[in-house]
Amino acid sequence: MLELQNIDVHYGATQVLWDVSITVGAGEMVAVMGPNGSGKSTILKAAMGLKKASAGKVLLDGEDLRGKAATVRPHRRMSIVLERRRLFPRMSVRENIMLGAYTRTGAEARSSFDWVLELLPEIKDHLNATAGKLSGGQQQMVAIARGLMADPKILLMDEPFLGLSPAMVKNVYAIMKMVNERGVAILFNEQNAKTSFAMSHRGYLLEGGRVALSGSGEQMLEHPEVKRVYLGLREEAS
Ligand SMILES: Nc1ncnc2c1ncn2[C@@H]1O[C@H](COP(=O)(O)OP(=O)(O)OP(=O)(O)O)[C@@H](O)[C@H]1O
Repeated sequence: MLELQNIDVHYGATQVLWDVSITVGAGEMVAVMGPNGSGKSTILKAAMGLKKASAGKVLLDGEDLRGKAATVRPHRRMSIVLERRRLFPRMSVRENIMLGAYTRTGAEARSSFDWVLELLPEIKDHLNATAGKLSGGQQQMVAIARGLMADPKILLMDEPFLGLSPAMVKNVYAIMKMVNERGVAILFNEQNAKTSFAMSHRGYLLEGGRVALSGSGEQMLEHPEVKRVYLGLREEAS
């Protein structure tokens, strides 16, 4: 469904991604894991059109969106939950959520809103609250709700666990799983190898702007390099 093919990305004269290829199939949960500054967020930005790739293709169901504006994506049922939530803090929770529905007609938006509240019933109690007053975890839920209003078939999530308490990480993890089980593909990035790969169908390890490894979530967790460098485990002496 989503295929990044051999993309390069530059910020000014500085290249930060080299020949990156990433695939997300329909209904898949896919993780991009890597250390600080390895280019994880840039991959999601290039997929969403928030940063234009300087080479390669960004294919969504075969259509190359590389040169197209980010605002086109929600019309193709792709949306993004940005890093650090990026809510409008002075607007209400309801208003923030409805911003995600700009591609939909009134009736479609109402039906998405009902769906979102069914998936995330905790939000119901806070609809009229000012978004900036919510906890980090609650804000993440609102940001996910906003992303779901486009009725996406693929949801991109930039560091969904950043800055959350362990209890909220569990909660957001459960929400991602539930959304994915409803048929929405998810591409997310995360620095923790265990969290990333344990919850994903497939994963990619990014190092220095290049894909260093890829495989099923299980294969990634079992890979000696991932174990040694990212999980701090030593191979058993034989
Ligand atoms: N707007 C920008 N202008 C210039 N360089 C940038 C910009 N955004 C990111 N970079 C650089 O691009 C590289 C990749 O950054 P990116 O944010 O994609 O990495 P990341 O793996 O998501 O890191 P983190 O986990 O710290 O968010 C880094 O060297 C970063 O300094």
